[in-house]
Amino acid sequence: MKIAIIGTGNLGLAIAKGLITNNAITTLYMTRRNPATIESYAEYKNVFVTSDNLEAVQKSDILIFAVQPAQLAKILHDIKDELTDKHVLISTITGYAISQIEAIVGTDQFIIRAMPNTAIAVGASMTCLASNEKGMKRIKVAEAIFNRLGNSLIIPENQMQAATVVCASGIAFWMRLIRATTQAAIQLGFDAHEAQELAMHTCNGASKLLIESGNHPEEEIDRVTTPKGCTIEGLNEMEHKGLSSSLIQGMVASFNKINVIKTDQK
Ligand SMILES: NC(=O)C1=CN([C@@H]2O[C@H](COP(=O)(O)OP(=O)(O)OC[C@H]3O[C@@H](n4cnc5c(N)ncnc54)[C@H](O)[C@@H]3O)[C@@H](O)[C@H]2O)C=CC1
Ligand SMILES: O=C(O)[C@@H]1CCC=N1
Repeated sequence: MKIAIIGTGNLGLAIAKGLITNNAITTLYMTRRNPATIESYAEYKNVFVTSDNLEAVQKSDILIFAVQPAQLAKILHDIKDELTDKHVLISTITGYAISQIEAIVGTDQFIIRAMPNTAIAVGASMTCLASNEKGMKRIKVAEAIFNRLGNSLIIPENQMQAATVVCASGIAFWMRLIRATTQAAIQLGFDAHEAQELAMHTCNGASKLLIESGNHPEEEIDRVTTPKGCTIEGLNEMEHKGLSSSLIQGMVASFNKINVIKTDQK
């Protein structure tokens, strides 16, 4: 596949790493305003680093846009005359509706919104996908790319805002939980390195248990909470201090912030 990443910042670079390490490209164009910082990627075979979005569009079929929301409109205006029927436009931009993209490039384009997360760098992104009517004909192509780099789910576009919080921001939320459990492990006597190993692999195990069993988390919790034991003591104390409630409220705050981001684009 001939892929271009338009805007290779934090997310774009994570996507590039995933594509390169999984041999998922025929050619890969990585664009950025100041490409010097990602110049080293040009050493990979068939990878090209440039600030020239037009060249990247002309030489590629799949265009993955990963610029900040306020930067997308100008880029779409700049490249729209280069778009042909070979192009599939994949936007990862938060809060940027398909209708806004269509308003610039027209409805007669394959347009897909994708919401991956930075775990795409290690082939473990949970990516949600939605498309315009024409884009339905190419959604399998997007699915194939993102399934190679983790898991994907096709959703209606009106769930994209929620998917952004749960999956994309979700990486940061889980990182903070891992950091907090690491800090607790240090306080309980492990050195920092060991503490993080214990926290990361326990988190990995919890997630793997659910993925492989299909069980509800409470079912697995019931297996750990020995009556009158230490686990239920700790869990109840966490809930008294608002663990679930603060997570839910934080995620709702993230969701609401996207409405502000959308307003800023108008
Ligand atoms: N960072 C994340 O984990 C996720 C980000 N997103 C979305 O992805 C987009 C990018 O986010 P980040 O990577 O965090 O931002 P970022 O600021 O790290 O990356 C944006 C990149 O675009 C480049 N850029 C700006 N104007 C350009 C132009 N005219 N031509 C080429 N490149 C240009 C910048 O140089 C920068 O490297 C945002 O819309 C965000 O909502 C979506 C899911 C996850
Ligand atoms: O924080 C943000 O706005 C972007 C979208 C999801 C992850 N990063």
